[in-house]
Amino acid sequence: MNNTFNRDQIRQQVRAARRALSVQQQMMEAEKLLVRLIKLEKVQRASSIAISLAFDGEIDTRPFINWCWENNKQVYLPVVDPFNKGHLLFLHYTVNTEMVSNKYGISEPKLNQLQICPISQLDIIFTPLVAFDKQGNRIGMGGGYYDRMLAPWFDNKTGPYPIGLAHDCQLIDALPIEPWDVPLPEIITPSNKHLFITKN
Ligand SMILES: Nc1nc2c(c(=O)[nH]1)N(C=O)[C@@H](CNc1ccc(C(=O)N[C@@H](CCC(=O)O)C(=O)O)cc1)CN2
Ligand SMILES: Nc1ncnc2c1ncn2[C@@H]1O[C@H](COP(=O)(O)OP(=O)(O)OP(=O)(O)O)[C@@H](O)[C@H]1O
Repeated sequence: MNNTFNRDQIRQQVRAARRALSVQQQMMEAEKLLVRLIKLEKVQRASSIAISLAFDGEIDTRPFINWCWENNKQVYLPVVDPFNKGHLLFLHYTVNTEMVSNKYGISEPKLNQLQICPISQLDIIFTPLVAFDKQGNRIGMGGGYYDRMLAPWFDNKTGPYPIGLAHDCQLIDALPIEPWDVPLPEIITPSNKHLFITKN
């Protein structure tokens, strides 16, 4: 795939490719991802980790979430903010968390003020994406949620460290980028750790 495709065409093609992975492939990929993630020094040092639950063929984060729970890491999931359009909240996630389906059909913790974690208190934000390129550029589902949330990190490198998670088939040569896109410093796939020098 090359940059003669526009963003929506790339989204469509990559979403179809990841949805085409078999249940067996998804399970193997998730285990390989787990092995990579638990070796990361940033993960070993982290106490609060934001991550999302897979949907639409995304790589399964469940094995890693279970590892986090077993290793005393606090896990937070994104919740689409009903009061602030285009923004996410991060809510504490445990085995006992009551879950609801959001407007996109993604399972998320039921909104509860007491369970909200300020973004500044997270150590790592594992960032979902639809496609990424060899420069660390990413595009997501089209809501701009992660670009908005990561803008302060891009501007002054404050706040949680973002790490992209993806299947290998989500890597494309070059993405057409927009001014608001936040490139990621690191993206982990089952076969690779991609590191990027972020420029701004
Ligand atoms: N697992 C996971 N959770 C996540 C995200 C994600 O990318 N992955 N998000 C990352 O931002 C947020 C949700 N963003 C989303 C944005 C658009 C669509 C979506 O399906 N859009 C439809 C059309 C719009 C509509 O139905 O209103 C589509 O593209 O087909 C889904 C999620 C928060 N939670
Ligand atoms: N920092 C920002 N401030 C305001 N609007 C933004 C910001 N970032 C993105 N947007 C808006 O969000 C919309 C969607 O952006 P885009 O298509 O790049 O989302 P995406 O990268 O696919 O989604 P996500 O970031 O949730 O994974 C665009 O119209 C864009 O103008």
